[in-house]
Amino acid sequence: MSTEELREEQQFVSGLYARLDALREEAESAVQSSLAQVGNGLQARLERDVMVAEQSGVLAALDAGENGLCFGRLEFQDGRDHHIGRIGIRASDVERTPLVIDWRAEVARPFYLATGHTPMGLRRRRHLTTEGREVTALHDEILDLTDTTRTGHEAADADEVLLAALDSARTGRMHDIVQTIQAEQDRIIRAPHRGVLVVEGGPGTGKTVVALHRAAFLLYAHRELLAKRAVLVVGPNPAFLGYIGEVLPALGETGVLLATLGELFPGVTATGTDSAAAAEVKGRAEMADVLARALRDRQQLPEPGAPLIIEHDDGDLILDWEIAYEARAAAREADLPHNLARPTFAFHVIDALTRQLAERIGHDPYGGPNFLGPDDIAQLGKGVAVSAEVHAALEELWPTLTPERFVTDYLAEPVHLSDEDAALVRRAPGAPWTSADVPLLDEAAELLGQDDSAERARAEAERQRAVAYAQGVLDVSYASRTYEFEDKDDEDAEVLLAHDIIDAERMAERQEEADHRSAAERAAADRTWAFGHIIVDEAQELSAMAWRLLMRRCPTRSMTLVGDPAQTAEAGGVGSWQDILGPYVEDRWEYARLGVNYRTPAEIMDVAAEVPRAAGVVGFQPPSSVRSTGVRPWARRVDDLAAAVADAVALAAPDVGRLAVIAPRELHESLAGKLPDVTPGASPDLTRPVVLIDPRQAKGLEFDTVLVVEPALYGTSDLYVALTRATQRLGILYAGVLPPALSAFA
Ligand SMILES: Nc1ncnc2c1ncn2[C@@H]1O[C@H](COP(=O)(O)OP(=O)(O)OP(=O)(O)O)[C@@H](O)[C@H]1O
Repeated sequence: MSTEELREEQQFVSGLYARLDALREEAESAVQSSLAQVGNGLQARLERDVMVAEQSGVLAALDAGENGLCFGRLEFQDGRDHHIGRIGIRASDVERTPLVIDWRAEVARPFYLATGHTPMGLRRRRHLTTEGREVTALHDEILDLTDTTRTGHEAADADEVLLAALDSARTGRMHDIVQTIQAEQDRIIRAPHRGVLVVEGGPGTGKTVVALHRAAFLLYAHRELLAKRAVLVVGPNPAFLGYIGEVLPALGETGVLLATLGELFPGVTATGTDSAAAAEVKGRAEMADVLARALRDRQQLPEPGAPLIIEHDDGDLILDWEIAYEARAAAREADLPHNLARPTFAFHVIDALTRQLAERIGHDPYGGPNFLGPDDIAQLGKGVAVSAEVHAALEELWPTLTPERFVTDYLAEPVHLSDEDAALVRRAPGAPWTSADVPLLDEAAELLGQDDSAERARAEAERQRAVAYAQGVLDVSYASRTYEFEDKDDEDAEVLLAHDIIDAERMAERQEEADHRSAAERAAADRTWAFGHIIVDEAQELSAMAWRLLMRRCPTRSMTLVGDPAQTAEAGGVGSWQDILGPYVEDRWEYARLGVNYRTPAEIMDVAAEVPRAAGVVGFQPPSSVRSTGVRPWARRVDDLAAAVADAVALAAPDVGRLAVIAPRELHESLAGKLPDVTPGASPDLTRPVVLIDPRQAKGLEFDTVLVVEPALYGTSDLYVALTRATQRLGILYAGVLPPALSAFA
């Protein structure tokens, strides 16, 4: 092994870290001095906020570069030589020479794609392994087969770096894979397709991690747009979001909102749970129509012959079926959401009641024309319009509704459903919201509409004011430019003025951004926010109603959907991708498949694959495991389940890494009593050495060792999920029977 090569790389990497430190210091002091700037004027605040926001972003990216700053090197046949890293860094020289290239840059692609067969111009590819700031190993691959020079670091097995990553102990948090992205994954991460991309693959094929890297890539390639519009990542449960939460920050990416479906209606926290059958009914596509019909039911008429009698200072008003019918027809004709159509309804009713009053008061008993002139009638109309009694009547016939109130009322009395379905979803007012309610609330919000015209007018006036001010700032900056620049008369002057690079609108926008929260925070609080890109993990689980919600959040339909139909647990999950996507994008979506399992060793995958196979899951194709450990899974029948689990945990609990006991919820209490330090519940702490979770919570997660308890109590997909969570060892403990698919163990 050539220590000289290692020494040289160490020298280079040390220099790189020195540059990183210097850049960090610069950014930090820029933030500090901007924050320290005083001055209350709008201009001072504007400049300070823009500066702080920019430098804070730079700082976050630089911080993210600390771990594994540089992990690769590409030597091209034409003599080009680039180091590849987590972020791009330039030297401080005048040319600002690139020292290390961001892994997402086009020039870095051969690092992931080149093979001996297609070297993409490469002579040699080097993997640098680092611990902290120290280079500990090099692995070289010679891609130009005619090249006979050797470094002494040529790997006997080119997959050594990958296998080392896969074998490493788990921490309870997902890590990025920039150092070992595989070619099939790279193609998905950088797919040029801007619309809907569906990524399918079995357990452990990297769907989640690839989707997150795609988000990072898109944020890099389309930063202008995406950083402003934010990226939404939807995951199945809070534990999963906690598990993946560090991947994007580790890649220097902010501007991403991680949420479960239950969190996507601002102001509502879904803490309740539905039965599987109730969730299935709530998720059906027909619920959109059912809610629309239920809302029309709320637009009522008095019974014919039984008008509403409204007390009024100038005499009782009679609001009968005809008046209400005409008003309702006019309001419905406007084809506006319910709350926005209400003024039309109110206008027609008030108009009719005013005419009624005028006819009565100004009536000429001798048959002559009405005594009242237009001014008198207008005066009467005003009286009617401000009458609290009239408003109460309008509210009775065409109530102003919030989504919460409408859905609460609906679920208390579910109409337009079969008796059986209605019984499933019926719920007393005041019961907590569930995840399956969130798409109903969103649908209701669409049907109801929100009268935000006053709010919008205010916002527009504010924007105009900010644009005008920003223009003023730019004019001042232009007028005060130094003569030196003017004298130069050099169109390509190196130093640009604010005027050259920013216009007033953009500057005002920036101020708006800096003044308020980050795009992700604003998006989280805004139901009508249009995200720049949406990533959906475990996409196979979402109901038709959930898809309606997500599509509303992404009018551009720029989405990455990852899932595995064989892992579908929810009865409401939609069958085929075409069924899901057809209504929104017809057939304009792309499909990619990942076929290699990077998590589960072959020994475990063989056992797990029997489960969908035995259940006859249509189209089931197990992924092929990239490694085998030689350790066979085991199963044991025991009498005292809790004691046996505790013993097995004590025996298997690793010094490093994580162990999960996956057990049906009803067994948690008895098991937790014997497992010290576990925190079961809705949000288990996955960074503990031992974790107790139920099969649903296990979705998307992984552990070094997994103990599956009482597998006969699981449904097919839950069992398949549970059995495919281990990266090293799998044990099964049961007191009852084994499910038929695992009968080989009996
Ligand atoms: N190229 C890679 N290099 C290193 N590790 C990888 C690579 N690809 C995937 N992995 C690892 O494999 C494991 C499984 O990945 P991931 O969780 O994304 O799979 P998945 O397809 O979403 O699985 P599931 O459907 O079972 O939830 C993770 O630990 C991930 O980091």
